[in-house]
Parts: sequence; C-alpha cells; structure tokens
Amino acid sequence: MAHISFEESQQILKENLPGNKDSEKVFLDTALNRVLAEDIVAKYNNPYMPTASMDGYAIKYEDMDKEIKIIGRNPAGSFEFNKINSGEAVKTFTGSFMPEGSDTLVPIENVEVRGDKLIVKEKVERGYSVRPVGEDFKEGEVLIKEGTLINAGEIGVLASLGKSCVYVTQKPIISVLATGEEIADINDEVKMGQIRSSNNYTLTALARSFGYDVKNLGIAGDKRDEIKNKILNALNSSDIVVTTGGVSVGDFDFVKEITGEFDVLFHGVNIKPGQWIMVAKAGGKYIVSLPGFPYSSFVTFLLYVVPIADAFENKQSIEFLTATLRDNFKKVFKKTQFVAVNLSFENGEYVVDTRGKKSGSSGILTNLINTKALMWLDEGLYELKAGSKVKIIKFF
Ligand SMILES: Nc1nc2c(c(=O)[nH]1)N[C@H]1C(S)=C(S)[C@@H](COP(=O)(O)OP(=O)(O)OC[C@H]3O[C@@H](n4cnc5c(N)ncnc54)[C@H](O)[C@@H]3O)O[C@H]1N2
Ligand code: MOO
Repeated sequence: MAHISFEESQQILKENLPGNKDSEKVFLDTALNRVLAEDIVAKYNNPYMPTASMDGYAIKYEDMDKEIKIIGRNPAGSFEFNKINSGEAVKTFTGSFMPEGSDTLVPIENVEVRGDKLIVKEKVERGYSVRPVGEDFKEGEVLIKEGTLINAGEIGVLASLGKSCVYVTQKPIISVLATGEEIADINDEVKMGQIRSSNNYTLTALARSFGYDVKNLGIAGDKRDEIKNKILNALNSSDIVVTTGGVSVGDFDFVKEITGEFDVLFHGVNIKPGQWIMVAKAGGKYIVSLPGFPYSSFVTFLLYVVPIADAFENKQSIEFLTATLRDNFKKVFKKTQFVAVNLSFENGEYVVDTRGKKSGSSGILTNLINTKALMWLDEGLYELKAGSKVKIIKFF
C-alpha cells in the first residue's frame, strides 16, 4: 500500500472520528478538566439583593447633606435592620444587604459619627458601593455552555450555584500494548538481544497528562495468537487500543496483520517519524498501531490517538501554534517532519530551537526530555533561516 500524505491521513481521520460519548454525572470536586455535557443556567440573580461592596453606612442619596440618624447595624450575614426611612442610616458591612429604602453606601472613611448622628464629610455619587441585583449573573442567563472544559473558574461558578454534581462527557478508555520479542518489561531480566520497554510507560503517561483513563497492558511478544488475544480482550474494555511495534516489513510484524483484519483507514503515511502508522476502526472502537521506535510512537500518538480520544470527549488537548525559529534549520528528510524542539516564550512570542537535541534515528527517546512542543515541517527539502515562522504542536 503506497504511503499517503500527512494531510490526507488527517482528512481521513477527521472523516472517521467518533461522536461524543454519553454523559455521566460526577461530583463537582472530580469535575476539573472534564467537559460539561449540559448548559448551566442561573436559577436566581446573584447577588439576589442589593449588596454593599464596602464597609460604611447605607443611606438615601438625598439625605447626604442632612443630619442622619444611625438606627442600627447589619454585620454580613444578618439583616435585622432591613428598612430605612428618610433621615436614617444603617451601618452596613461589605457583603451585607442594603436595607430597603437605601440606595447609597457611604464608606466609613468619608463620615464622622457623633453618638447616633452621622455626618457625611466627603460625598459620594448615587448608588456608590452598591452591587446591584444580578451584577454577577441574572436569573435565566446561560452561564456555562455545554462543551466547555471545566477549569477553576467554572468550578467556582458551579459551586456558587449550589451544583454539587454536574453532567460531563464520559472519558474514553485507552489501552496501551507494547509488542516485540526483544522487549523486556520494567522489572524483567533483560536477556542478550533484548531491550527495556519504554513505550507503554511513555504513552500511558502521555494519555494521563491529557486526563484520559488509560490502561498499561504491558508487553506481548512476537507471537501472533498472544498479540491477537490481547488486542481482542483490550477491545472489550476500551475505546481505543494502542499498540507499538510490529507494523513495518519485518518477518515478525504480526501487529499489522492482526490490525489489518479490521476496517483499516490507512497504513503508511509520508511522515518522519512514524511512516508505518496504522489506524483501523473496530465497530465504534479504534485500533491505532504505532511504530515501535520510542520517538515515533510518541509523535504518532499525538498525531493520531489524541484526536480520536478528544473527539470521544469533545475536547482539544493539543495546541497548533506558530513560533519563531531561533537558528537556521536544514531539513534533510523529504517527508513531512516532526522535530522535538525547545520552546520558550520571549518578547510576546513563542521561540523554538533544537539546541542540545541529538540527531539520528527515531530511537532517540531522550530528545523528549524537557520537550513541550514539536516543530511541524511540510514535505520537501529546504532550509529555514533564523527568524522564520514555523508551525508547532504544543502538547504540555
Ligand atoms: N526494511 C525496512 N525496515 C524498516 C523500515 C522500512 O521501511 N524498511 N522502516 C523503519 C521505520 S521508519 C520504522 S519506524 C520501524 C517501524 O517498525 P515496527 O513498528 O515494526 O517496530 P519494531 O521493529 O517492532 O521496533 C522498532 C524499534 O523500536 C524498538 N521498540 C519497539 N518496542 C519498544 C518499546 N516498547 N520500548 C522501547 N523500544 C521499543 C525496537 O527494539 C526497534 O529498535 O521499522 C524500520 N524498519
Ligand atoms: O518512520 Mo520511522 O518512525 O521514522 O523511524
């Protein structure tokens, strides 16, 4: 099968993305970073009474020049003196309701008090320091729209509405299975010819960093039946099964055969790294088989797994931005290339460079240390001058 272009692969993926999963009700303290699955409508005005925003005296504006009698005080939370007549004032504190009949709050710094007499020394305008009814929100207002990612501000608004539970979109479950006879798991003995597995740990962590539920299924050797059983089992309990290794042209690359039994969207994309990426649909679920190289599997997870997971949950986990290149850069691969870069924010713009990054094969995992972005370079062989604008994918 000839390799398709990166743009073509993204178009096919876009046309085959899943719809949002159903909603579920969660406690507010677990709703952070979840996607709201309902409109949040204000059931009352906030504040629901005119409220003082400073400590002072609630009066009628017309009485400002007159001698005013202090009839009592309302500490925040009490509303004993809930009404004033002409010529009267109630000592009112920040957060206390304004007594009926009052319209202006004169701060304590502006007055002199002699016994129960109030003299305004420095006038204020009508309505001063009074928060009107509905200043924050009005009854019936849609405060947070369905589809909003819940952050700290949204949590606060939901709490102020007394919502201890909210409906959010269910998260997809991702399973990660590393394959390869040469791969030893973290606590296994590494025999001659073997290497320690990193992919299942890297990708599990990457999925978790986006808030996804993820299962690290460990390692399956290069045995056809073992790989197939593990993939089939994983499909029962997850929405996306991610495998690494076994998708190129080797004698033991069984993953591509097994994934190939499903509805393959594409196998092979003209990208570096990751040219052997394979994406298949299995009913409403997905199998994404990534190349085994650590750097390749990381990049292709970002490019092909994250969009599927995001579509299930109705969110966008990675940002596509523009940055300025710090140094000259020579592109030596013709394919669309994704390069691990150092990212900084300087003088109001993102700046990227590859200083300290190693060049070589897709097996260089250490280039991902301290890396928060990939530089995305379109197909072709060309040189970019320092100061050029480049596309980046920011994932942390
Ligand atoms: N004759 C050809 N050989 C290869 C081609 C090609 O076009 N013709 N393409 C190369 C490219 S590019 C890639 S990418 C790899 C992809 O191969 P596989 O997906 O089948 O991956 P493996 O061969 O299983 O592994 C590749 C490499 O990665 C290491 N690996 C695998 N799993 C892990 C893991 N869990 N943790 C750490 N490292 C892992 C593995 O030992 C290999 O060194 O094919 C090229 N070959
Ligand atoms: O296409 Mo492979 O992932 O570069 O090294």
